Amino acid sequence: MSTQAIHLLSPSFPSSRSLSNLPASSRLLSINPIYLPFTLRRHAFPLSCNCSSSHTPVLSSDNGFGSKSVVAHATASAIDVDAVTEAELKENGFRSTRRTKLICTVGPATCGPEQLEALAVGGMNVARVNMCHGTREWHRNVIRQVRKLNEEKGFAVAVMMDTEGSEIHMGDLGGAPSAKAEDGEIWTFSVRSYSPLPDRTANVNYDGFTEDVRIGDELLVDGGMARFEVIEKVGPDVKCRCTDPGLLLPRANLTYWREGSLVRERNAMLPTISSKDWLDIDFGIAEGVDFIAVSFVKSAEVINHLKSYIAARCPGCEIGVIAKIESIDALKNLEEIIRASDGAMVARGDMGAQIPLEQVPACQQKIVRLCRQLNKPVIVASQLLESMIEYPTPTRAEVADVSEAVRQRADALMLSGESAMGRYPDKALSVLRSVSLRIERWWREEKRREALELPEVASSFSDRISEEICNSAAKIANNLGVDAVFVYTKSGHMASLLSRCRPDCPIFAFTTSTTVRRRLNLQWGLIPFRLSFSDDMESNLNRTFALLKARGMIQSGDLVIALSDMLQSIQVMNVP
Ligand SMILES: Nc1ncnc2c1ncn2[C@@H]1O[C@H](COP(=O)(O)OP(=O)(O)OP(=O)(O)O)[C@@H](O)[C@H]1O
Ligand SMILES: CC(=O)C(=O)O
Repeated sequence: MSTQAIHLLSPSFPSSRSLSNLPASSRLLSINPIYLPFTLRRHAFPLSCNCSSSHTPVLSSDNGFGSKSVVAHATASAIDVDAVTEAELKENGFRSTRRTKLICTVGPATCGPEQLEALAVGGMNVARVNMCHGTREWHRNVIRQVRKLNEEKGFAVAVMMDTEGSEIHMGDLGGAPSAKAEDGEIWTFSVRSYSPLPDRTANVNYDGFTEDVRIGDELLVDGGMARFEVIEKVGPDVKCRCTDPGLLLPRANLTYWREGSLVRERNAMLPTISSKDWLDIDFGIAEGVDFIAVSFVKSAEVINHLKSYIAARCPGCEIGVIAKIESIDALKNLEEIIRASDGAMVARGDMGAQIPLEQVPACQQKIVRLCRQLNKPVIVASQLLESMIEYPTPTRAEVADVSEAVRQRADALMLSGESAMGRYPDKALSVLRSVSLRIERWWREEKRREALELPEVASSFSDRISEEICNSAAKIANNLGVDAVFVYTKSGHMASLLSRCRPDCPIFAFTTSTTVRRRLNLQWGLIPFRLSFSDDMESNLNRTFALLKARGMIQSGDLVIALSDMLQSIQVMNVP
């Protein structure tokens, strides 16, 4: 194996040297990276092999390494594929080098084993279950099926449980999948829980609804998918005239506006996490979900509270807490909320019911940028391909919206109704996949890199070293046009720091933990694998090379960078 350059930083370095020297060494690497083998320090990866002679870096193809056009120079001895066991190959199954991650909400259209497998094969990185809908038993079944798929087929699909939150919503529509409200029709919204439901009637889950609303208020269903004007209150019933026709879905949320402003008093009074949510959270912890997404977060306090609760309830559990940004309060306290969370979701559905629609795109951009700066994964959600609930092809505007989220370099895109109850869940996922790949490739071909300042996020000196290593590695990777970065990380932190830099090449992240592997699967550009590390780094490198070669994801002659958070090291080399 050829060691072209090694650059090592470790906490044992004198502090004045280690960080100040890093940029200089990086420059040295890029002066003559190929023909200037040198070693700054050599105990990180004690390797010795012949240099392969040359390398022609090119950009990866859109569907990853399978068809990449790197000129390979397979002169060194072949790697022993037997070094990777069958079990490891199986455990680390299907991969794609798509950088943007995809989340599918699982619902009646996708809850069966074949349908879930089709989504996993189609590129689902995270399965979302929404506790607004269905029973815990139903969700348990879905979560266990996803786990089974991971175990049996080698996927690393993470599970995200979304809490219902204290929102006002309609009840089920008496078993009907949807109902159409037409212009001028009179509908009854009632707290009486009618069963069976009379025609043009919807139950409302909040007892104070009839007292709260006033005649003349505007009632928005699902953030404005249909609008009504309140015309009369009769006991538990509120009579409304439809002013904007639309489709009503079971348990759609309700907001009411008075004189052009959202009526928010009720939201301010209620706890973000309701008593039902706490029971759902206990359920999620017991089922070992990877993420809990908290609806209607108003401040960092609730996130900190939930994190302490999880830590007390399940010491050592690694459940990421995702803040859903969908209210005016969340937008006001954005930075403190994101800092406290393990990630954020731009929940455009409810956000669009709380602020004027034309402000949603600017909020999205702001949240995506801030999350990246603070090194928190960010999800763009809702109505990405809404028309595909009913039709097999998206609108041009939807494709443009997806493209924009990919161009903003959000970590993940989320399907809601498209995958939960739409007629074309697989097609919708395939549109997300192909649009993401196309825009990512275009971005690389154009060598576009946004000038986004990445502030220091480290909380200790050791973390700062990791951060500097990752920043430098991404820069070296782009400057040299390397084919991949390999990162060996126990906690996943270094992989995540590298993902924040959004380098051009794929990042293969190796971790010892299946939980960390699934969590990394939410983050931009990371292709996570589980591997039992040995102390012998050369053997780790060889095994990972073999693993990826056997899957056609790298080949001899590829120029790669390897990072390790155990040794805080960085190395540039050719794959033998
Ligand atoms: N587990 C489920 N069981 C039945 N229907 C579901 C389920 N999950 C989702 N759906 C259907 O898919 C639609 C879209 O799903 P989604 O998760 O976006 O719900 P939502 O009601 O809009 O809530 P949120 O505001 O939290 O996104 C829902 O309105 C519902 O009709
Ligand atoms: C996903 C979600 O909850 C929203 O967009 O409102």
